[in-house]
Amino acid sequence: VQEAGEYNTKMHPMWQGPLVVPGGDRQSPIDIVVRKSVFDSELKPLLTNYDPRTCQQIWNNGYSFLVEYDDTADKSTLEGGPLQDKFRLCQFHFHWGESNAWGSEHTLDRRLFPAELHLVHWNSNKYSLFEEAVMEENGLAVIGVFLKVGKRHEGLQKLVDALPAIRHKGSVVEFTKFDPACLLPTNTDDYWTYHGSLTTPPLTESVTWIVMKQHIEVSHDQVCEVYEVKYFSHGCYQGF
Ligand SMILES: CC(C)NC[C@H](O)COc1ccc(S(N)(=O)=O)cc1
Ligand SMILES: [Zn+2]
Repeated sequence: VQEAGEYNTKMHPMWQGPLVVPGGDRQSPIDIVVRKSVFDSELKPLLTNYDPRTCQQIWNNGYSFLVEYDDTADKSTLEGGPLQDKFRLCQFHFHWGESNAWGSEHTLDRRLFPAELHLVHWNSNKYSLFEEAVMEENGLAVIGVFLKVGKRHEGLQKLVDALPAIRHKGSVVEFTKFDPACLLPTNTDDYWTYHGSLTTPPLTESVTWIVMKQHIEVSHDQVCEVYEVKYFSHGCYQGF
């Protein structure tokens, strides 16, 4: 999948670190070949239990903007689906392109979407910190949701309105009472799941991916607001 322009892929000169993770045979993202996916009757429905009061802040890390949650207790959790343990939500973020032509990391039969949402959770039955779980097999569970440009997404607007405050890399602003469940598609029973890795450094193969079959829609205006967010600091372009 061509990821030109994405600043956090191996194709880009800003990429620091190994191009291939030693023994990397579970690297994400992947192309999901729908007709080759196999139905698994053992899979349970996904069970998300998010508490909006754990929402803390939104920040621009230079690659994307992240909404971070208080993960010091089992208050916003994910279980069920392919998972045997309880996982704690720590953050969600998006991957956008610079045009609607591309942006998603996973693809469906080679089809790119304008953007992809990742809700990142870590295994709180087995580990006590995200940083610990990120290095371990079965440490993380990430829900991927494809975005398409269409009707306005009411729930997303609160997030879009906060973006001007984090225009430049490194900026952080308080962001509270946001329920990430509003970003999930109406049907969360249909998903593809596979064992993969983080899609950006440290690329560790610790992720159970759960990619939703149903996408969500956001309006063109909402997408333009996202393109306004700059991923370099204070107006000067860095790097290559
Ligand atoms: C090494 C520690 C300190 N920092 C790691 C950093 O948070 C990276 O975390 C992540 C978390 C999620 C993803 S993705 N796109 O696969 O959902 C990628 C990197
Ligand atoms: Zn991601």
